[in-house]
Amino acid sequence: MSIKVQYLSKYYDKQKAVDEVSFEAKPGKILGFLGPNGAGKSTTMRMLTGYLKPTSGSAQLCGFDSQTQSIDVRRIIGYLPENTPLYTDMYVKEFLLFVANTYKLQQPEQKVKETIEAVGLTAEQHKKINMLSKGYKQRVGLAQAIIHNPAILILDEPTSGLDPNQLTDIRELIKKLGKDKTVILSTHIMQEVEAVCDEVIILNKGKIVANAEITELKRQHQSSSLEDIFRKLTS
Ligand SMILES: Nc1ncnc2c1ncn2[C@@H]1O[C@H](COP(=O)(O)OP(=O)(O)OP(=O)(O)O)[C@@H](O)[C@H]1O
Repeated sequence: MSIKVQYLSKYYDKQKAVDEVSFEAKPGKILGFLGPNGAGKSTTMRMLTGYLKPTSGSAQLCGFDSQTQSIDVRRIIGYLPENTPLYTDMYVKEFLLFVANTYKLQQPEQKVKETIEAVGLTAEQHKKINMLSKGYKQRVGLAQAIIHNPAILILDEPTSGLDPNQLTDIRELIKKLGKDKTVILSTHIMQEVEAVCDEVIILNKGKIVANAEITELKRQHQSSSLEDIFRKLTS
């Protein structure tokens, strides 16, 4: 298992945002993280990546503990946060070279070139990040998440703000990356889950209310509509 989460909880003041969440994820499978607004998806992802300290519980990524070994964890994961904080005054290539150097990658220029091609940023690569459209900024976010070829990818709403053409391209890229990496992505788009994910976890009010392969989930609920299952479990 490359991700093992045990009884992870997070309180914000008195509010329990994540409530004893436990699950595992393995390479070669894309895990969709679903749930209504405020269900705790981003909070869980931030705890996995070591950016947020859990109130209790633990998360291991490729055997590294997210709290006590956060530097090792950051080396082996790629993370696209919900609102990608980018250095908007930098040029696309300059920013990605900065990221490549932060990871001390060999042949950083070559890695930047390959990543720019992989995420479809070639035409925009000479622009400043703050000049880019929302969808292209999202691609820069994805580029910084994959440039170091991480074993684990954690993507918080990776396709938000993309137009239909970009959606198809980025979903294809995520599927390709998911062939040998462990990928967790959150989304509100059920078509995306059907198109990209192998397994889903549905969170509601901080708790896991479903954790299964999509086909198994549909069988359990005797329904072919993920949307109906989602509504049944979360309303
Ligand atoms: N920094 C914070 N301080 C206080 N409360 C927070 C903070 N971050 C999140 N919360 C609360 O924790 C709960 C879970 O939020 P979270 O962002 O994890 O949900 P989400 O499932 O990602 O939602 P969405 O689908 O809207 O992005 C919400 O009630 C939210 O208001």
